[in-house]
Amino acid sequence: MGSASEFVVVANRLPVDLETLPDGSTRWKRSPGGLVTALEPILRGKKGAWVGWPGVPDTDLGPIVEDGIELYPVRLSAQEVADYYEGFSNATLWPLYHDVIVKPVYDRSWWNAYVEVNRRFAEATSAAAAHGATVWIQDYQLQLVPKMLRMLRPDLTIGFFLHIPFPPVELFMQMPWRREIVEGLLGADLIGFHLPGGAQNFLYLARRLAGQPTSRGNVGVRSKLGVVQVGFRNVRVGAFPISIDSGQLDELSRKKSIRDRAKQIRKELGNPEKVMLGVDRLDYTKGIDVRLNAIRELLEEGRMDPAQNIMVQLATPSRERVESYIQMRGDIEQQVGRINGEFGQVGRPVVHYLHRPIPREELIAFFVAADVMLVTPLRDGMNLVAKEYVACRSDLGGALLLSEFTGAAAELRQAYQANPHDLDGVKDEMVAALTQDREAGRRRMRAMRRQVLAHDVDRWAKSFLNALARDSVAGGALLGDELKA
Ligand SMILES: Nc1ncnc2c1ncn2[C@@H]1O[C@H](COP(=O)(O)OP(=O)(O)O)[C@@H](O)[C@H]1O
Ligand SMILES: O=P(O)(O)OC[C@H]1O[C@H](O[C@H]2O[C@H](CO)[C@@H](O)[C@H](O)[C@H]2O)[C@H](O)[C@@H](O)[C@@H]1O
Repeated sequence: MGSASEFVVVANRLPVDLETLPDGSTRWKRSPGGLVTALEPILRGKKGAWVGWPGVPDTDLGPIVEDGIELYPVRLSAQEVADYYEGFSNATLWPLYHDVIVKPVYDRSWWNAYVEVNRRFAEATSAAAAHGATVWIQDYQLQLVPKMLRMLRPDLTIGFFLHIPFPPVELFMQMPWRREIVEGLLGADLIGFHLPGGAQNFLYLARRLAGQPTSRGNVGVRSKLGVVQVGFRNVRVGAFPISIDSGQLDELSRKKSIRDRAKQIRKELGNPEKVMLGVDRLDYTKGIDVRLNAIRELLEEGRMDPAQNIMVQLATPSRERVESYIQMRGDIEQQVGRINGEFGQVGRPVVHYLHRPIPREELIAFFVAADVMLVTPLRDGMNLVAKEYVACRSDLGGALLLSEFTGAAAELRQAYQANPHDLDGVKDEMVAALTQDREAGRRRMRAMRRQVLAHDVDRWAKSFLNALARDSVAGGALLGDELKA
């Protein structure tokens, strides 16, 4: 293990989760979600350190090296997992930042745990970072860390990136601890969002909240487009749409073994005319119910032939002890059962549903096998699955049905875009994608691939880190630059 690191990523989760096997032994497995998908290749390339939680409570681990990355595990007790992770992060912040699709719960004891755990992350990061190091803090679980870390270590350069949408002021104002969160974020030198809209929402809030007098006196915040002045410091705010390792996926998807597996998958599904695919964490924001409702209504209306149109839903288990997730899982599984009960045949279900993570190469084979990729979130910061599908279609085949309410919709303009709240609209776009003209489909896919292959995760990280390294940026220069490129 080396000494303190020059570059440190801080995220709620480490890129790997510690898994306990039935015989009591343990092993590391890849953590779920797009944050890890995006950041893992960056860290491996930069030989930095990663501070995070190993995914299981009450685990004491010293620093370890895994796959070339130095990992600094942060211990969380079972109570902290319940209050900070399942409670404040995923039953308060997550629904509030995703358009209150379910009602956020505001609970002071959860907030207290959030403050305490953020402090522990700040201390662990302070111990891992070399003098003058660059620290990149990730996501909504750690919004207080920038300010806490700055107080511990004024020598550091601190970046923060939010992977989920930042809500409009009308929603954010519900938060009882709204000022503390805004001030926490303003401890960073650069705050990044996926889209200009999120950056603008934050700038508006910073003006409205952080400039007001606090119990400790006025913090002296002034903001102009793209820059917030906090005392003598400039905090820059910008849009940096995240992406994937497009080149690697493109390459893997061309492998003979994967193309053969894709053909075999279609055969195992009974060689239907069309295969539709959904790939998500099992989360209510992902709109899995929207696509299932659309399919059921199209079947009922006779606009979709159940013998020739098959759907596969691959759903990674997620946040399984949070009430809204438990309820949603029941609803989705009921919907799947209802469609198969009404329209399936023995040995020929219409919807194939797997509730488990799928190995990477198998997932790529599914992308290659699918005629229509169904991405229908009610709200999603980016949605990397949409970009992964495009990166895997070097054959220019396939079609992408994409919710307008994803960050990815700003870049993938040639997808079949739909408003997930307008079920008739979703059904029409689904039919259009299923029946698209081959040449028109290839043109759409070619244009989307140009975007995804040019704007990969490496470019995302470089654009953020280069901006972070720059001393000052003219006001407004960061808002939406990446989207214009
Ligand atoms: N069932 C699954 N098996 C394996 N990987 C999955 C599965 N579902 C989603 N993933 C992966 O998890 C990541 C999800 O990222 P993203 O779409 O941005 O959403 P989120 O981070 O909210 O889960 C992608 O890299 C995707 O390939
Ligand atoms: O750690 P979990 O609670 O299991 O959740 C997994 C991750 O989900 C979220 O991902 C987001 O980041 C993606 C990459 O930027 C983005 O494409 C997607 O729209 C977001 O939902 C969450 O933000 C991460 O912190 C979690 O690790």
